[in-house]
Amino acid sequence: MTSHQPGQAPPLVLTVAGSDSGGGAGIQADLKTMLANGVHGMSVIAAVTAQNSLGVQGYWELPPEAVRAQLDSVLSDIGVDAVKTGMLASKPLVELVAEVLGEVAAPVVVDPVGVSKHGDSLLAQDAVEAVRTKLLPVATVVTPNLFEVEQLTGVKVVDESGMLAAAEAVKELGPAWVLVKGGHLPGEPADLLFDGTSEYRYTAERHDNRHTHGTGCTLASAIASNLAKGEPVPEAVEKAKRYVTGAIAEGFPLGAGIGPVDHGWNLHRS
Ligand SMILES: Nc1ncnc2c1ncn2[C@@H]1O[C@H](COP(=O)(O)OP(=O)(O)O)[C@@H](O)[C@H]1O
Ligand SMILES: Cc1ncc(COP(=O)(O)OP(=O)(O)O)c(N)n1
Repeated sequence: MTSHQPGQAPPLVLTVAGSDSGGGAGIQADLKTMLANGVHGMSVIAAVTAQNSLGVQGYWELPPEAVRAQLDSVLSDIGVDAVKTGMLASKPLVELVAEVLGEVAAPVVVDPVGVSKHGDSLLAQDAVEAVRTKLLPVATVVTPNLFEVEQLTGVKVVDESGMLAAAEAVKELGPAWVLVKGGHLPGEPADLLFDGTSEYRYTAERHDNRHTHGTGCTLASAIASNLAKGEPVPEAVEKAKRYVTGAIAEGFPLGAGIGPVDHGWNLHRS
């Protein structure tokens, strides 16, 4: 877990995402994941959701100047070793974040958040095109689930055999690597990583735990943390998959609906 010497700064990871008041997804999941993966987490808040285990009751995006100011504060003084993006809510915010990250040398992990587990939209309809044409081209790794693959490319995946065609369609949009997440298919939760040439498949035990709120944010933040430590993309994904699988196994009830994964599961063990 330790990735730095005492008194020295750990690797620096920035999340640009939305706040989840219930603490299971979004910025809160990202920062907990970063702590559990041995990096210093920083946050640029793009939107604030009123959210709990039952769903999203409302959201409010920040003005672009507030998001730009947060980005400038972090980038001009502290710097980043990796960036993760999550809920960006609106077309102006997607365009702004893509423009700024296009100038950043560090790897960028894009979780193209479209809807929450409960089916609540977290991205304006007119922002999807900006994700496709502006944000994906600056991504080192993009991590769509199967609904997001369909939203971005029109490709519908009904079983594992369709995942490569889905990854190829997303790759056409310009990211260096695509990780198609198969967690919503029945059976083993298999994910496919693709860079246009090589394919890597990651499988894990399925945990029939209903407390899976925040899985996508957690996986993407763990990948960003591993990239910040200097791991190559396939190893960064492999370690992140192991981390999210452990977190899902220990997801816990909270409120009356879907509880969060346990971001600190690996810390309780050590
Ligand atoms: N029940 C489960 N047991 C184990 N792993 C899972 C389960 N559900 C999803 N996963 C894995 O969790 C990660 C996040 O995927 P997913 O839940 O599909 O993302 P999202 O939150 O974006 O919908 C993926 O690696 C996926 O394979
Ligand atoms: C503020 C915020 N950001 C992202 C999400 C979606 O996160 P995800 O990890 O895909 O988790 P589920 O919503 O699928 O449980 C969110 N809900 N809120």
